[in-house]
Amino acid sequence: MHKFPQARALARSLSTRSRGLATLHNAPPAGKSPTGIVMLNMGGPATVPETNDFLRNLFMDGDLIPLPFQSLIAPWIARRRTPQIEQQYADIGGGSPILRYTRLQGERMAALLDELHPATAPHKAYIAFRYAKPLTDETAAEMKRDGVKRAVAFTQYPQYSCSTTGSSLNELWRKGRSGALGEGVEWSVIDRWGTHPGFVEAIAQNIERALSKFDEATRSDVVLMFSAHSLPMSVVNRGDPYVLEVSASVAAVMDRLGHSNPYRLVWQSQVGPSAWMGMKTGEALKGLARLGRKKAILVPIAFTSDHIETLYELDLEYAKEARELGMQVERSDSLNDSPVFIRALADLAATHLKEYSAGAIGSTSLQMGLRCPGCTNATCAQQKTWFARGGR
Ligand SMILES: C=CC1=C(C)c2cc3[nH]c(cc4nc(cc5[nH]c(cc1n2)c(C)c5CCC(=O)O)C(CCC(=O)O)=C4C)c(C)c3C=C
Ligand code: FES
Ligand SMILES: [Fe+2]
Repeated sequence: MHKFPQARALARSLSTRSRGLATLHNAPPAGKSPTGIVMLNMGGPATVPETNDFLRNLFMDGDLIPLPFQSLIAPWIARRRTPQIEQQYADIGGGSPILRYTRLQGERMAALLDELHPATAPHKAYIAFRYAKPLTDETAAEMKRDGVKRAVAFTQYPQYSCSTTGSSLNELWRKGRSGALGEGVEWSVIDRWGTHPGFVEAIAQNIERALSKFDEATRSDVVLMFSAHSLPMSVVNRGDPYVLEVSASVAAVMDRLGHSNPYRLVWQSQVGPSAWMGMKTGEALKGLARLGRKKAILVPIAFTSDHIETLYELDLEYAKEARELGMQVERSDSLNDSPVFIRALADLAATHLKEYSAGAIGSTSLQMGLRCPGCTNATCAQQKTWFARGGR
């Protein structure tokens, strides 16, 4: 069993140093309102009948899919797509597990955080999904009721894309500036963490578990196929950082594994007729079979819990097709309830809170301050300015 000593050491030093900080920075009194750790993600339909609402919210999001006459066209596209996607959710057990896993991750992270960084305790995890319940409005009302005055927007996408984390931050900015989140809340942002040692360790351990299913004599021939949700080339070509950041995650995981196997990064879930980032995961598997490379592991690298892309696309479609081609294909587990991963979330939040309290970092990262060179979306500019001022 591998540990991630760097993160451990950091966490230990945080818990001791933060006690010092608490005295320096006025430890807040008992009974105070919680520090809100707001977990941002897209969400998914928890039950099959919620699929249409989820798709309508998704196609209504101009930061993800800009459409002419969006409010008219989006419900129509969503309705047309609903039966097929409903069937996929039915096939994976009747809904998306993302809410269940995010709740579990959030609760365990908040408990660890109380130990790692008592100066900002108590911590409470809130969930703000972009396209499914709990939506940002509901979360905002809950935070207001709890009297939250200090909040961290913590993206649950490891790698930054303006179509994912950017869209969630734009939504949070709209609610924040309208006062829906309460007055005088001090905000900061954890915007990306795709090379955090704990995240890398959790992915590496899951790969090692999948590798152990292969015959030991030929194990080093198994091809690791890292698979991430693709992006339209229009998004890549305006300078979106996602492709670079997913690549950095893959490089970090391969370093941690000591380059024990050959690997590729491939892209899945392309939708519609426009050009998307490739090579496509399904085609890559067929290509491996053609080249006589018959053993592979599919590794989800850009999402932290199971969803239709792992449970349906990877497990039911691609892995099945590959087996028909005579391949042995396994999938490494999603992070889901991995304790190593949950500790990494707590470490990320503790480090952020500590460095922010000490004035060592601002409310957003330097990287978040830079808009895509091709960005023409005015909301991105306003959102970045608002968060850079701590949500004021
Ligand atoms: C990091 C992950 C994701 C990126 C980047 C991303 C970009 C992106 N997606 C679409 C269009 C759709 N995505 C859909 C579903 C979906 N997307 C992600 C993740 C990322 N998307 C997930 C995890 C899911 C599925 C949720 C689940 O529970 O499984 C859909 C809906 C499904 C469908 O109709 O096929 C669409 C549409 C675009 C256009 C885009 C970048 C601009
Ligand atoms: S699209 Fe990337 S900053 Fe606006
Ligand atoms: Fe998507």
